[in-house]
Amino acid sequence: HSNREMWFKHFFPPNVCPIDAKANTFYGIMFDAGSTGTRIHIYTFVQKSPENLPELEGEIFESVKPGLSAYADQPEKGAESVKRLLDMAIEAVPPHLWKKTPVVLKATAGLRLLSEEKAQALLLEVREVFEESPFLVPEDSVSIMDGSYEGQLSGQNQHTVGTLDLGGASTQITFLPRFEETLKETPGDFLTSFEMFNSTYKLYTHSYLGFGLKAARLATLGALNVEAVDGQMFRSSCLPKQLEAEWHFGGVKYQYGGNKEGETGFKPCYLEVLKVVKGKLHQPDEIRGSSFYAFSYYYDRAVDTNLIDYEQGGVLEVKDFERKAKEVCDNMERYNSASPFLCMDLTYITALLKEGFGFRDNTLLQLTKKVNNIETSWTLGATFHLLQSLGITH
Ligand SMILES: O=c1ccn([C@@H]2O[C@H](COP(=O)(O)OP(=O)(O)O)[C@@H](O)[C@H]2O)c(=O)[nH]1
Ligand SMILES: [Ca+2]
Repeated sequence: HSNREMWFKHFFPPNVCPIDAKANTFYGIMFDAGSTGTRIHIYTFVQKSPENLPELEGEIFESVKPGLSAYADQPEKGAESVKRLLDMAIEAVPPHLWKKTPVVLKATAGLRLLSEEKAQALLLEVREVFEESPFLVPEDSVSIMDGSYEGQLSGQNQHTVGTLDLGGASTQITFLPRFEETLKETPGDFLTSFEMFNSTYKLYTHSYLGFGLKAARLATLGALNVEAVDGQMFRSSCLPKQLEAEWHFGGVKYQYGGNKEGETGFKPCYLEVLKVVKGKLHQPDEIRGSSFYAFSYYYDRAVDTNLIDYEQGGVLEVKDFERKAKEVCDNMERYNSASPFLCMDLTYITALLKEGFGFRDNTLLQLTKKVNNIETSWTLGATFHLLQSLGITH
């Protein structure tokens, strides 16, 4: 719009301005098909002028459980769960914008753990749901994402340089390196370049498949990538002594239990968990003392153990997770009203932070669910990118 067309803008509040309300509002629908659930993000962007970047105006968010991978043998049922969420977008997006609103689903780690054939069958059914909807279905609208896109960066305060995300099947670390040294000693595929304000930046971002919280449970039990699971009993010192139970993950049934006769508690548990993480992750020196945002299961387990408030989030030190892990693991019988995996989860988080990434005991973690009232997720960056690549925004 030329300035001549826009002169009247100043007489209207932004949400009533006819230009703002129509021509400059865009929607984008992004599905996050994670290993434990499927989520829809319906974003609204407003572009105030062609030379400015579009601004995020709002988000509608909804989620369902379980994730698509639980429908490995019933792909139509999986697609149905997506359709129910997509119906929300039909309500939310004004009909005249349906055709201009792209819908995309990106599956994360959970689907990468299924067989190619089962994963593709699921994606095909979802693609059909999209085709039957009134929305814009770009090429490649349904896919399994390369792990590095799940990284996300936040710059709320100057000393917080990166983010940590702990999913069910995979875990991500992302930060903007400050030292040349870090770039030199980092494997090439951990770095991605991006352009902003005519400069090129290098971002450190990596997704470790198999290091999500639920995959780590299986690894600790010795059940990850084991051929015959049928009838086998997996035991751990991280579980209540008398426990014997079943667990379904990625379409497989596992039997697991506590060390009936042997040891239990934080010490033996930490040694077990250590085998899963020690020496397996790249440890960039410069992050040891930096503070990080931490999302997903870091947040959930901190809430479960009253380390932070569910609504408020909070700031923790790495050693707070360790203290809580000791408290829970050394009093397992007292905590058994919650998940039987609480001790293992907290111990894994502690080991992952200290021995995996190499953080110090006093490294600060900012636990957050929302930044500026928007659910923090890789989906926002991905939607932004999508709208730009389709030429819907400038
Ligand atoms: O929008 C989201 C997406 C994920 N999660 C959390 O992320 C964890 C599960 O990760 P996910 O199912 O995405 O597993 P992945 O596929 O990333 O391994 C759980 O703690 C969820 O509560 C969340 O809080 N909000
Ligand atoms: Ca995730």
